[in-house]
Amino acid sequence: MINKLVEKIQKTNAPIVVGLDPMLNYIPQHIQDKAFRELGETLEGAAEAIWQYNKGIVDAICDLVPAVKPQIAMYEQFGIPGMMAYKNTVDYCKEKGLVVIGDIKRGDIGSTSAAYAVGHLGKVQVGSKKYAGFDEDFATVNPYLGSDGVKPFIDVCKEENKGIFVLVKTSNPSSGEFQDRMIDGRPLYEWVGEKVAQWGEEHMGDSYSYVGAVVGATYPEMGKVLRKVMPKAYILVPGYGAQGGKGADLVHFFNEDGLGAIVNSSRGIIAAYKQEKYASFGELNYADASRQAVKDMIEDISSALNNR
Ligand SMILES: O=c1ccn([C@@H]2O[C@H](COP(=O)(O)O)[C@@H](O)[C@H]2O)c(=O)[nH]1
Repeated sequence: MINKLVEKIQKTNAPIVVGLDPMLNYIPQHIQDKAFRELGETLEGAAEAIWQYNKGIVDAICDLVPAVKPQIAMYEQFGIPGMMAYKNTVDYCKEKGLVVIGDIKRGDIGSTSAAYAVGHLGKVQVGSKKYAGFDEDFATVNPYLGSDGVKPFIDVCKEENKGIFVLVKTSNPSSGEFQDRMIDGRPLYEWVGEKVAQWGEEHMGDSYSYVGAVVGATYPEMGKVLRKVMPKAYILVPGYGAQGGKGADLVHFFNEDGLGAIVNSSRGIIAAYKQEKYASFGELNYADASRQAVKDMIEDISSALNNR
């Protein structure tokens, strides 16, 4: 799957992933009204609204980008109907040829991680048959329980040709509270990055590993260091747009070959029509606003990379 991701990035010339993080208050009124008319102001109605909203966005951007990253929390808040909307979204994006990164941030003791890995990336044995669960292409993994929490994911990836992005340095303001703590002269995130590089060397695609890393766009200096620590790891970079990251901050997340990083924007794309810059599209044309926001993001990152 890492090979497919790299190929799609090269083909689209867009190291960009659109985050599908729907919140009801981003969803245009006409979509909410229709869903609530059909299913009532219920969890089912809300889930239908987020699914229709996602579909509009995916149709509008699927030829421009290689990948999407649905954030499972946004769906989970609507209970079982929300999880159905998550699964519909994953399947629809795959049908459209997009690589799907499930932002699930799982990681537990080994046996529990194994179940998460099977549920999201693998197949579960039921009697004589095997069934895929959510079946994303990649998942995000929290490594802070240690190797035995990560290894089951790697094993499933190897078997199923999938991949993971391991949280190394997250984009949020308080990520330094623990992740930047110095241990034997080096910050904890560097130790984790080194471990990701080690796991990666043992689990390679053609040019990059299927064990990638998450490093926030909001910490460009750390991104520069971590790029060197993990030369073969693809870096998933959240924090662009709504969290303040800009193209110019991101050049050092990429390798000299122009590859090695994929930048996420969620709210900045899916709720673009709410920004003054794209307001002229109007609520009805929310998906066209998202398409324009993707084009602007591609331009911002390409020009930063061309000028480095
Ligand atoms: O360090 C991290 C890890 C994950 N995320 C996730 O990415 C998106 C960002 O959304 P924006 O609207 O573009 O800010 C969201 O799903 C986060 O959970 C992150 O931001 N930082």
